[in-house]
Amino acid sequence: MTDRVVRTLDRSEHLAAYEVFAEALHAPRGADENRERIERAHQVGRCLGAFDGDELVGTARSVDASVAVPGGGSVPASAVTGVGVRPHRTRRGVLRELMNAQLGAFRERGVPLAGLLASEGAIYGRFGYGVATVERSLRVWRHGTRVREQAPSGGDVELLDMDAAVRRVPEIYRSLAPARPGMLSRPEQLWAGWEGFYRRSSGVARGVVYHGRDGVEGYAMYLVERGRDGGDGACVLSVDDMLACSDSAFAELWRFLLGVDLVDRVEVSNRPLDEPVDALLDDPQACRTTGMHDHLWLRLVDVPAALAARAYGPDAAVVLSVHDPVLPDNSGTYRVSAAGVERTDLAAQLRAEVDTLAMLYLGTWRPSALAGVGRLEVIDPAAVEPADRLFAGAVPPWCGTGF
Ligand SMILES: CC(=O)SCCNC(=O)CCNC(=O)[C@H](O)C(C)(C)COP(=O)(O)OP(=O)(O)OC[C@H]1O[C@@H](n2cnc3c(N)ncnc32)[C@H](O)[C@@H]1OP(=O)(O)O
Repeated sequence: MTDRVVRTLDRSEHLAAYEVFAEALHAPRGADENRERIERAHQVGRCLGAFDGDELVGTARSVDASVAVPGGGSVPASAVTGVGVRPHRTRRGVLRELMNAQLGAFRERGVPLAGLLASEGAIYGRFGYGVATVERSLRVWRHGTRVREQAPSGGDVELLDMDAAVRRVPEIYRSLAPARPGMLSRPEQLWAGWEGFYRRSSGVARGVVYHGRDGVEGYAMYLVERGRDGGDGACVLSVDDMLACSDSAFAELWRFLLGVDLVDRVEVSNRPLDEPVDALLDDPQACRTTGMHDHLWLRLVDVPAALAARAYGPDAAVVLSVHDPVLPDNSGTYRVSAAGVERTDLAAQLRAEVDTLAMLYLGTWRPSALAGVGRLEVIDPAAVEPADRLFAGAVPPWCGTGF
């Protein structure tokens, strides 16, 4: 037993929470000079603090958002961020208390899903989070390659400075109707964090917007810096946020990125696994995958509601037993089919911990693959192939939002 208390912080305590988070991440504290933006990034009523006596020792916050799921729907989801415990107060259960309180609050508010980006992969599985999207980082050496002539062309690009990007990009993102499973809505608090990321960067950030036949069809945010990583002195154009909603937008944004003078290479992070950048170029070898990373981790807070919110492949049904040690109401047996999801007394064919269910949820991982590594327990082998068909999505899930 400890005499620690976890409670919701009020607005006047948000800067102190930010300081704890910055300290935990070894980032400069600097709350004062960024006060206005930090305040905008915190949603009132969604920031938790853990106190040891009077000392704020840990924090976790969230933002009300939604996630696109297979079938075209979108499900309310709490975007969890700002998780940190002061370095001299770690490994004594502070995070566990914060996570338990936060998940309890999500449950009370009836939020079916929670999502986060994990700083380290070994932390969040125990709280029921699983890797729900895997994304690709890539590098294109600019000299000696270009977008193939046969790729779609036309339209025009418009350049934005940072102030214009702050005014325009949020509305563009909203209007392009994020629909790929895993894509997150971006409430104003996430845009405040997005702005902070670019304003704090050492390079100059700019946006490029693509105007096609039907209006705005895509954008990219980019920074140009010399020797950003690795110290090889190369001039690097890096893209951390890009959305292309048509073939022309994809080709023309890349034509622009590869055409920026003085740049040696273009580095792009967190892209969909099936985005055909290599095939777009006249030299596919100019494009190298530099990483495939977990990005969005999901947590099914309300298992039946979350399962019922997505669509499933046709002509298959499985009986799945779920175990949730943190939110035990979720534990039970569910019959899942394209017709719907219901609790059942039928004998389970497959058994999953709730973090494994999160890995299956958007379709990133096949049930057979997770069974093969011992994450999904197979009671009836005949259920594996139908489960693969049930959970598969039409395209690889992708989030693409940093938060
Ligand atoms: C969504 C985001 O915001 S991601 C950013 C997360 N924050 C950071 O990475 C900042 C630096 N790290 C920290 O602030 C802290 O070390 C935290 C938040 C990761 C962990 O906080 P703590 O209070 O030390 O965790 P706590 O003591 O409650 O540990 C709970 C469990 O997680 C485990 N755990 C905690 N940190 C880690 C870690 N980094 N790696 C692996 N396991 C961990 C503990 O061993 C414990 O395991 P148990 O289930 O076997 O008991």
